[in-house]
Amino acid sequence: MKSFEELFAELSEKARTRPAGSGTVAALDAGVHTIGKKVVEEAAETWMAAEYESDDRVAEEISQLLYHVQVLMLARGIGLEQVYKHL
Ligand SMILES: N=c1c2ncn([C@@H]3O[C@H](COP(=O)(O)OP(=O)(O)OP(=O)(O)O)[C@@H](O)[C@H]3O)c2ncn1[C@@H]1O[C@H](COP(=O)(O)O)[C@@H](O)[C@H]1O
Repeated sequence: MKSFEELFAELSEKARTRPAGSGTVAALDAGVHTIGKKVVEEAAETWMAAEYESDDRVAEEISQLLYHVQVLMLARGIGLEQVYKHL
């Protein structure tokens, strides 16, 4: 189990070191347009899960949405503090 901050630190490190086989590195190489489509896809899956599926399935879809949002942040060079200042 990991927190939002811990995942962001892990993904930042992946972006920096670019290990072979990393899905995050592949997503970053694919670019903002492709990552943005994943964000929309996971948001839709979260919505559908919330309408029709179990709490655990909703939580799983939310985790995937958060992951893709973090990848989008990395692709744009946006840090956690930059987002948090708007909360
Ligand atoms: N938390 C996640 C995570 N959540 C979602 N995803 C990706 O998002 C996809 C969402 O899957 P779906 O269920 O929608 O399946 P899908 O649409 O068939 O997936 P694709 O065909 O689009 O790949 C997954 O296949 C993963 O590619 C994630 N990929 C990685 N992580 C974590 O990120 C870290 C770094 O991962 P790597 O960069 O791959 O090493 C690790 O700790 C991972 O656990």
